[in-house]
Amino acid sequence: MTSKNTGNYRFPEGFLWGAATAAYQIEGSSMADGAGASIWDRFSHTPGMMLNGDTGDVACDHYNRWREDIDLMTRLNLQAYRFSVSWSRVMPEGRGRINDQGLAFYDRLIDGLLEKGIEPLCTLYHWDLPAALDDRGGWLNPDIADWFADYGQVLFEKFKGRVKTWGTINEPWVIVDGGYLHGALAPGHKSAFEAMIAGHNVLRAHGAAVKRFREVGEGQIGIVLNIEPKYPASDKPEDEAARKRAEAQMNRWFLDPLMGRGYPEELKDVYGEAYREFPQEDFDLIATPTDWMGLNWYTRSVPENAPDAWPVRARPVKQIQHAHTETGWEVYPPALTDTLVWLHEQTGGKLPLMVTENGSAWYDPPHAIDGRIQDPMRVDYLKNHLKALHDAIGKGVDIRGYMAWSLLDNLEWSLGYSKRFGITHVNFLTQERTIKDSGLLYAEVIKTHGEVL
Ligand SMILES: CO[C@H](O)c1c[n+]2c([nH]1)[C@H](O)[C@@H](O)[C@H](O)[C@H]2CO
Repeated sequence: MTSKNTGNYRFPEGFLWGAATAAYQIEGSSMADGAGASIWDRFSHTPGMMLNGDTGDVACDHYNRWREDIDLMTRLNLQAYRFSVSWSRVMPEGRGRINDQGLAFYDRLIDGLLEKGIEPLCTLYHWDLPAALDDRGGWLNPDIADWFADYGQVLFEKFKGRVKTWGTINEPWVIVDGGYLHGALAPGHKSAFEAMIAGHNVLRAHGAAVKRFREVGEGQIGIVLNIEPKYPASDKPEDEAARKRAEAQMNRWFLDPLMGRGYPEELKDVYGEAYREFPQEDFDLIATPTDWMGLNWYTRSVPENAPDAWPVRARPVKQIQHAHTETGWEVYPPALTDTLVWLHEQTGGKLPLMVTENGSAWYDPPHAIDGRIQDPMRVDYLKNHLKALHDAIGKGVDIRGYMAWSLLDNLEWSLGYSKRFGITHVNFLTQERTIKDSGLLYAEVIKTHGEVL
């Protein structure tokens, strides 16, 4: 029984409560109705790339079940829904031709959300690059900045007045570190030289889209970054140097240029001969002012010096004193407070922030038992991270909302369906949805503005 506290976790009026997903992880039917292939269609159908050979061909069948899922959102009391658009559903070749049927899916979805009083938060890009653009070099081709701005313009104009809050790119760091440096994610490249170039073009594309939005769009636009705070493993100088390299490579590589500071100095040490300079006009474009910033936050890490750990030469020390999720991430809520305070400082306190993803993967059964999914670990994670978020607000950080990751159990990229992050359970044999105990708690948090915590 959750005792009603003195409301000391009541969130500010107007705080926006929602949940998040991404196109390739939930939609399925990725080639339906004239859609073009994405790099994830290719990657997931490449033998050996996906755990258990899982693909996004069906996923949560959201492409067909979107009405049912909007009803689910209303049962969860959601005020907002963060989703991404599949670029190749809308523009099969990534540029030029528009696929009206693909655009119509998002048109119906957005109208359905608005009819239920749920605010649509639209992410232009959540990792599923059109395969046809990858054939032209993808993020390695500097022309992609214009391709991306042209794609953004299609959505800005189509959904003007209905979508008020836009995200350009979800997590530049994961796109580049996963897709171009280590190769664990699509398109599966492994090159520090490519990583520097791809990272720069991702940032340029963001800037070009923001500029285009200022010309044709309406509302607020920002970018979504993953930040994983790095805590010192010891007071040894070599461990602090490792911590700084890890912080620069994950948390500041993209943040600093967006804030007009250029790349962090430590990147030269991390990438060595692969590091390169770029013209100032690029950095001016990258730092085009935005209206808000999204933070995707899951955990912290405690890196120690590790000369063999290419290219950052740092390795996390497992914090065995705390619980770890199914993805091996330490549960340490105070680090969320620290990150929000740090980000507030790094952005000069001028950019409203939103926690655009936060959640945890735990074992859940493949189907509901007596109509219920009990997920006490996820309930605990949710409660304690919302309290940590509230602590950050109490420290003066301007946080406008929280989007739980995720609305649904879904395709966890190359880990397939093995990791369940949903506050709603999906039986992938029947597509039956069951709101988990964590979802029931979240609905109550929203209803009580946090006082139930
Ligand atoms: C490395 O953690 C990142 O912040 C991160 C975690 N996650 C993400 N980014 C992605 O935005 C989602 O698509 C993932 O499903 C989700 C769960 O893994």
